[in-house]
Amino acid sequence: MNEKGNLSINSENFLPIIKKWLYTDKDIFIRELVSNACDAVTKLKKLMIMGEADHIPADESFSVHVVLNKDEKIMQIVDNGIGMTDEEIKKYINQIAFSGATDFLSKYEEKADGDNEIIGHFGLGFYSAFMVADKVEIDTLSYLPGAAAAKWSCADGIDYEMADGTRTERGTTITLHVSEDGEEFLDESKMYEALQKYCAFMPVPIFIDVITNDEEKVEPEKKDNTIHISQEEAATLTKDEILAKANKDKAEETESAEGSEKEEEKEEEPKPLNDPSPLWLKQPKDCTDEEYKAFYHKVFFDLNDPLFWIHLNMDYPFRLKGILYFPKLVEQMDVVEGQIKLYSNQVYIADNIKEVVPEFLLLLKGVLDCPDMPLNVSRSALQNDGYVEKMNSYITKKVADKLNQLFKADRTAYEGFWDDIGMFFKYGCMREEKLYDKIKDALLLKTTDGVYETVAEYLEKNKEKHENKIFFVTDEAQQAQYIRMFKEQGLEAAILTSPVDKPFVSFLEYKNPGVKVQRIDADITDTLQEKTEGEESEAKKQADAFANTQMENLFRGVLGNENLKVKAENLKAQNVSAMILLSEESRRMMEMMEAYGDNEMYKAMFAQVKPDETLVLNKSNKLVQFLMDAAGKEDKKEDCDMICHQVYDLALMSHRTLTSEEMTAFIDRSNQILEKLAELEK
Ligand SMILES: Nc1ncnc2c1ncn2[C@@H]1O[C@H](COP(=O)(O)OP(=O)(O)OP(=O)(O)O)[C@@H](O)[C@H]1O
Repeated sequence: MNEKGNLSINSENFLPIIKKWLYTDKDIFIRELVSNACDAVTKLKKLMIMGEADHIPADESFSVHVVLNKDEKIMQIVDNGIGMTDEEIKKYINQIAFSGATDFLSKYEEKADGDNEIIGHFGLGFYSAFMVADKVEIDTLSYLPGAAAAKWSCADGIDYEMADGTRTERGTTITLHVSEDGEEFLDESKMYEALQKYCAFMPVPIFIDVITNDEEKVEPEKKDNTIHISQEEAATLTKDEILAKANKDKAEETESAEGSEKEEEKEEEPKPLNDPSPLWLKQPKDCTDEEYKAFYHKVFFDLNDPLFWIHLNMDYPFRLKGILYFPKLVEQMDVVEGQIKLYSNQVYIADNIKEVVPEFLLLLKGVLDCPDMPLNVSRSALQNDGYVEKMNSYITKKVADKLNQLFKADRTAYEGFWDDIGMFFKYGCMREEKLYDKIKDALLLKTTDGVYETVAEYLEKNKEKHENKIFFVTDEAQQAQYIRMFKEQGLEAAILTSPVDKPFVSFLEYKNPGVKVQRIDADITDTLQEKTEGEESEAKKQADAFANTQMENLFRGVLGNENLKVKAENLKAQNVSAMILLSEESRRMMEMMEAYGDNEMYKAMFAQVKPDETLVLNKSNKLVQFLMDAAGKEDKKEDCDMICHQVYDLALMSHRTLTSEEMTAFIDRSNQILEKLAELEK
């Protein structure tokens, strides 16, 4: 047979366009050609099962070899799968594969102005070989009894030639005469890397064969699963013979290296570089924790164990298999580093498609195998895709189920990883109220007592002291004084310090009507105040009112702030001189102002808003008692002024960070006070 033809492609620029367009993802040709080879094996196995290839022995071993010959600049992808007849080449390569390429071209023309997203995800199939080769040949022998080997070659992606083939074994050899663009892939390491990226879980054992006659050229870091053979052997031996020889070589190597090793170790076979039966394909009940962890370490190069994992295994109404891992967060920065590897029938597709998992789960690491997912589409189309939406809600449901199950089964372990996952679930609940409904009973608050409680538990525990109120802290160091006062009186506050917690506070209120959630310095609870027994006398009330006015005038005058609100109270904690309270509403308003501070419209809107702050002075404290006594006395004025400033700054420090001017004044004043003290000691 000898035939020439023209692929009647409607653009003369076919090759330049393919090369240019796919430039960033050049290594994708490996995925295409190796997955074609694996498909060829899978198809043949199916025929064997169906009894349509009975002449093939049931124990036949199948493999795919990627052969690298740097000297000759040749790369081959060799399989012992179904093969093709010359008619099939005409149909699948000259027509169908070609129409895929034509399709690609028309899409390219439509999208020429920019959507780069589809570059890597458009299955260009067989023709992607031309990204790295000037000339491509197919030498193939169909599995059909009596079939004749057929050969196809094409030097420019447009004109092809067909002739009788030379293959004597069933299967297909794709030979690439590698162009300058593809030379890097003749390197064993580079090829290994590309195969690990795209083919690590393809369903047929994959090997790299490196052909060289020059021993010195063998790369020093040769991989365990690479087979090294000579030009001569490559020309004369079949793939099975090459594998058998590799087995023998390996056995001899082991023997000479380790002396009298056990018999079975001598028979160790070269391992394929891929894992043809990845863990996610097994039934969850058949997988051990060790296997899950080992898989995680291997695939995500993370030395830490994952916190927990979810094995997805769904066949209906859509097919989705995979394992999602919750990693341990070493740094808060890790937050953005989730990684979901997407596969379609074990063929790697991408690992950066954020649309496939719900947004709040982007911290996850995992593998998803979704054979039904439309991958040859742009990302924007993916966002509106019904399948992706279904997948998202399925994953959300599974994650919620797992969370509830862990919460119920082992509360201590669950609390142990709440710090790592809490933030994401809070965020998730705010994004998707359906998720909140599912997991609300498993959401925890970590409190200043170092315990973890659900909202219901917190409210129940504290209902005697402050009914329907949740107190929280946003900065444990800054609010340490309030926390200490709380603790001394047996009160606890939730620790809500992450950025997600700001909106979460309002969300909690919205979801728990009747419950007030307020920062620890928003109000003084009754528990913190010294109560007077029985009815207060009129005289006491008047004395209190006088003390209040007296202190307010004093502080307003000294601090030069006519609007300052001052209140004198009897707090149980005697060592606290003063504190600043900012009502919860006012604080939230201030936060909003801060967040929108750059927006001119908001700036104008908030211009008149002043924080509703109150300086609470503690009448049980000695300094405050001194001030009450000394106020208005001329000879005490200097000391009074200094103490007022200092007391105010101390209260301010527990409330917010001092500005640089405030801090400088505070330090100067502190030094003056110490100097005064030193004077007294003289
Ligand atoms: N190694 C092979 N053995 C047998 N048939 C093959 C081989 N490689 C390619 N083919 C045939 O050529 C066809 C076209 O291959 P091509 O890679 O272009 O498209 P595809 O694999 O069908 O789809 P995709 O565009 O997703 O890759 C295949 O469907 C298959 O029938």
